[in-house]
Amino acid sequence: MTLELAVSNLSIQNGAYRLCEDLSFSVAPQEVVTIMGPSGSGKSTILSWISGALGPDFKASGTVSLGGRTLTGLPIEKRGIAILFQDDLLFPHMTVLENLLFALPAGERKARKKEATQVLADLGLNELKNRRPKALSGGQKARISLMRALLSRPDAVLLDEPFSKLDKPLRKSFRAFVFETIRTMGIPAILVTHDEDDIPEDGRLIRLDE
Ligand SMILES: Nc1ncnc2c1ncn2[C@@H]1O[C@H](COP(=O)(O)OP(=O)(O)OP(=O)(O)O)[C@@H](O)[C@H]1O
Repeated sequence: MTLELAVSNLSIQNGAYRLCEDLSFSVAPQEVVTIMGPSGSGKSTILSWISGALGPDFKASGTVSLGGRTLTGLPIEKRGIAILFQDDLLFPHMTVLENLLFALPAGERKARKKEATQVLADLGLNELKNRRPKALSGGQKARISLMRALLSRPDAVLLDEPFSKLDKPLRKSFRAFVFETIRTMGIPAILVTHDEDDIPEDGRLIRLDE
């Protein structure tokens, strides 16, 4: 099942400060649309609104739908969207593998353990599987958080600066891995970044002004 993500007429106000006005765009299955803009221009806030996690300090209007199903007003857990925040945290008391398995519905954890282990092997992180998050580098945590979000098999994924903690060579290979995973899963994705190198080839870009 492949679903298009559509945002229409989105306006967000933070007190007297307008973050975006009448923003409309759609993201096709397998597509990664990039949002760029100065710090504080509202990129993370837009992702929060789409996922259903926008706090009460903001006033927002607009519609979001996934595969024609209107999501506006639905709670975060009913939207089928995975969001990876910039400072996403792994559970400190669980090992890396346990963190990955926790993303899965309780009934699927045993059967999909092999898949989670394979994900770690694909990332070249197999030797970390029994470590706790405090024994990982920032870049290792970032990669594991992202794979945890994708393992839950969402219908769409929102990524807030997922590559910012990686050095240049690692960033390049992990970026390619993530884009390939999104293509294979056939889901729409939105990527927030400050780095133009992160924009996928032929990818669409939305630029926010301050
Ligand atoms: N929880 C909150 N309550 C009130 N205001 C907030 C909250 N979170 C962010 N803001 C404000 O909303 C505006 C947009 O913030 P946001 O984090 O969306 O920007 P951004 O474009 O993602 O920035 P950056 O590139 O620095 O991550 C900023 O002015 C910020 O100070």
